[in-house]
Amino acid sequence: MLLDSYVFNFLKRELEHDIQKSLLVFCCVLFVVFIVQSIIKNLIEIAKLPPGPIGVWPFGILKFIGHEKHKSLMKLASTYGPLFSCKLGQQLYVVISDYKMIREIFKKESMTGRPKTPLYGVLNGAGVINAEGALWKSERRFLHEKLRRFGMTHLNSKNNKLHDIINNEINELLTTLRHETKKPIDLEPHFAVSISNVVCNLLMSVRFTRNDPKFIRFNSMIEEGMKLFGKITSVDYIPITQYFPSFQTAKSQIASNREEMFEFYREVIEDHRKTFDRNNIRDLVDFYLLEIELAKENGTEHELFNGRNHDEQIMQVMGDLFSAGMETIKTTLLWLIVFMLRNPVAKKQVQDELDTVIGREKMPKFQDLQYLPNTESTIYEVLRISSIVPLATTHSPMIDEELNGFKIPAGSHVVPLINSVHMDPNLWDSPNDFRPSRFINAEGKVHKPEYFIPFGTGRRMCLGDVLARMELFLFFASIMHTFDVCLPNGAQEPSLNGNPGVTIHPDNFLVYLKERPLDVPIDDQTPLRNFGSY
Ligand code: HEM
Repeated sequence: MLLDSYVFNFLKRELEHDIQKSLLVFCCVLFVVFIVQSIIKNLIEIAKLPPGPIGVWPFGILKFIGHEKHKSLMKLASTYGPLFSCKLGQQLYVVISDYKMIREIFKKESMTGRPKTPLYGVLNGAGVINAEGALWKSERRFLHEKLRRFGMTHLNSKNNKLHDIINNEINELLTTLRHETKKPIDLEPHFAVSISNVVCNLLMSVRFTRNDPKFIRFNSMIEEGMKLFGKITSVDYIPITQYFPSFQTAKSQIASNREEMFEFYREVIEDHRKTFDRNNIRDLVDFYLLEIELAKENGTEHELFNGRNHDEQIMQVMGDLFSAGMETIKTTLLWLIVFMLRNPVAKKQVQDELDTVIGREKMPKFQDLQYLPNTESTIYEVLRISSIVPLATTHSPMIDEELNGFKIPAGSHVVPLINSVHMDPNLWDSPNDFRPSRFINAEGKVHKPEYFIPFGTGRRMCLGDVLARMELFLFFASIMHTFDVCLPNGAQEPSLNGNPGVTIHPDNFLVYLKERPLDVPIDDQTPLRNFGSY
């Protein structure tokens, strides 16, 4: 009996042990099958992607990218070709440096999506730069149409508001600079206030003086904001960093700066409401207020801006246009000066052309541009060689896309590598040489090849390209016509090093301005409304 129960227990234990063992083996096999299956699935998915460097999990190729992302991606393009993919941390990037492929993919509706980055989270898809879908479409159409009404058009416009705004700011700038000819100066703060005033006037009919504390605070917040956005980008690469205290601090700093800027915009919108007259539209804010009134009258108020809070949307658009329209123009003007200092022959060609075509008794007007191929081509050559926005804005396909037989998965980050297109020796003869004449054809006319894409291409290309062309021409030509911009005695040529930030910015440098005697009275200025003078 005792033996029986011993044998029984022994067999039972053995059986249980066997079952446990088999269960364990079964689980292990299941686990291995699952792993193998997902590896195969991943390999199949990876095989569909454009080729590219492998990287090390979880950092991908982050270590290789470093500070100058545009240059590192260009190096990779020379190894992996004009369409490659790579992982920056956990995020899949698809990088395109062939202009035909860039044009092909960016004309697709599905490519108008924005990556769901931390920045996207903070801005909540409002405004225009970060908006998508129906909101983006209606805002882009609205802004295009309204800016054209102010004269932002290639053609001669009946409305000269934009020209007047730019010319007034140029007059102010030249007047200030005429008092700065005794010693070397830094042009950057002068350009910053003039360019900011163009955008601020267009948006909200206000302008700042250079020492206005509001302007100084405004600029420092934008500068700080750009640095903070840079910091929180790491979350996009390595999601776990979102739980790090430094991320939380940066995020709350962005939110509080944004709130402070919105406070300023709110004040402006309220002032506009008090003085609004639909028969006298002064600026973009007025156009928005009219849009809201019309929607109220039509009973479509709740549909406006895709149901978003009206003031929040207007404020974000103001922030978008200010940040997109100020830094880009200021930086390009600085590069133009750098290249003029380094290329006295090109500078003389521009000045001689201005003297011959415009004459010493007049200042350049936008209508003169068509007769100034040297000046125009110099601006294009600087836009090409300095590619100040080398990675454009990142796009993200809303559905899986295909390019050249490769898969571009929904949600991936797609980057058009503008600097690579602009420095491609197969497209440009000696691309490292500064040579404005490459934009002038045999008939002596300016010709822009289709692979010249400083403003991007496709559905989301720059919204302010016409404004940029006007501002760059008028500011550059007026400065060249009024001053000889020289290197201070004993100073070295400014460096061609570009510092990556929102744009590729030149190193700081000083210039010495020699007045070129002009027989021009400073134009009578239309009254300018400084901030706070409502
Ligand atoms: C030298 C001057 C400028 C350059 C080189 C430049 C370049 C660019 C580039 C490369 C893009 C991205 C295009 C893409 O991702 O496909 C862009 C977008 C944009 N730019 Fe500019 N830009 C300049 C001036 C301006 C100005 C003056 C404004 C307006 C005030 C402006 C407003 C915008 C806006 C709103 C977008 C986003 C468009 C969208 O998301 O649909 N830009 N710009």
